[in-house]
Amino acid sequence: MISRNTTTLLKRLSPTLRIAMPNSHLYAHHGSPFKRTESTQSLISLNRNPFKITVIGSGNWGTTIAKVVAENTQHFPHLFQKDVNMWVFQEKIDGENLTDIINTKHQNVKYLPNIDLPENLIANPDLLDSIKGADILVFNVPHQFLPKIVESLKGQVKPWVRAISCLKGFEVGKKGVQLLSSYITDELGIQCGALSGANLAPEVAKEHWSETTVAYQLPKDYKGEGLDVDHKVLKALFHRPYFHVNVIDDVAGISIAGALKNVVALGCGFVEGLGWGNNASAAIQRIGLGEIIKFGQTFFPESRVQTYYQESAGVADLITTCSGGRNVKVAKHMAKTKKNAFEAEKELLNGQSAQGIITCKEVHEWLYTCEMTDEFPLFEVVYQIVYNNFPMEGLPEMIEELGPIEE
Ligand SMILES: NC(=O)c1ccc[n+]([C@@H]2O[C@H](COP(=O)([O-])OP(=O)(O)OC[C@H]3O[C@@H](n4cnc5c(N)ncnc54)[C@H](O)[C@@H]3O)[C@@H](O)[C@H]2O)c1
Ligand SMILES: O=P(O)(O)OC[C@H](O)CO
Repeated sequence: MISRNTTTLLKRLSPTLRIAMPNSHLYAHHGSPFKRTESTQSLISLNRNPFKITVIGSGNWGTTIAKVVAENTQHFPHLFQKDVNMWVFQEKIDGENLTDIINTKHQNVKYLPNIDLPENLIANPDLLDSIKGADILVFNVPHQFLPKIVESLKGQVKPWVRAISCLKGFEVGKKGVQLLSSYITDELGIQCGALSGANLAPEVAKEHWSETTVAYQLPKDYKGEGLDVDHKVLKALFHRPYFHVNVIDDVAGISIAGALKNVVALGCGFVEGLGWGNNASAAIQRIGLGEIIKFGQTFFPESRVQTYYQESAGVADLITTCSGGRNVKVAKHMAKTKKNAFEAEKELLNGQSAQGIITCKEVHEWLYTCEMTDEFPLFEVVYQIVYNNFPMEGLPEMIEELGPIEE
């Protein structure tokens, strides 16, 4: 039996689906067949000037998210100022500034080639100039570069500015292991949420459907609906017909999942590169998921276990990363060529970053400090392979030896 609602939906969608399904970008702008919830965007009315957005970062994901945001600022002029600044770490491409290429050709030819960017996305090489007047900062750089960026921004950001971190990683330092959103909050004194999900940038950039999770907690100085950033505003900012956003509160859960899946992906790449096949990869993902949840429960008890399986950030991100992400590619290359992680990253990624390489070290250092490396055998063996030439073939024994995950 098909309900009346389903029949109506099928009637409405069938012409679109028949014509457009093989090439999703064709229907992406004509209403979404994948809508989960009613749109709330048009219901929001602001009692203030539209929000001004700056994206800090212009790599593979940085540029993709900037594209998403710039499309939405065009779409919701009552909510957002149309022009979106994107801070670019300047470099020359065949003698020309990357920013000039982006602003004239409207493509990021190095980090997101062959993808047209909206003309209201403005590349800016000057970090402080790029954030002038911004109400919302979207951080999106490989996380090893964040401390320097944050250092340059210190004292330059007004306390009412809000931020979202799209980074996947941790900050390990004097304060122990920190979420990057908390690090941004602590260093800059601004409220910061996170965006994380099963999101391989090249697929999102081509407007192939995917889901993501945004997590944000209202700050103590929240000014109220229509005056400040909240879940509805964030949904309007990031949701696209091809990029479905669910907004929740669990910043820790989505951030932990996003950071640690990169370490698990290296493990998958090793066993795949050794030619061990799908069963071995599935085993790594199973063990990895257990360690991710245990890490969250141990060090960030405020994170919710449900987030890992209910949200795109979690199991779904683990699956997509372990299927086609950069970390898995780098690790496979290491297994096949016997190159080290940094050589493999350089050879394969043309300036992009496989964040698992740094994250596994940070996680090891933290677990070592806590005398808990044995309790996270997969994370530990990945670290030992990357940094101490531990033989990949010994991975199953090492996991076994260090012991099963406690309940
Ligand atoms: N690419 C993806 O598919 C994807 C998807 C989801 C999340 N992420 C996460 O998003 C974050 C950003 O990743 P990305 O893919 O945009 O970056 P990337 O891996 O493409 O890295 C390249 C970027 O790093 C910049 N860079 C190089 N040296 C720098 C320096 N010294 N200082 C500042 N910037 C410098 C380059 O200019 C370029 O913008 C990472 O945490 C990543 O894990 C990536
Ligand atoms: O290509 P990776 O391995 O950095 O993964 C990209 C995204 O995080 C997948 O969601």
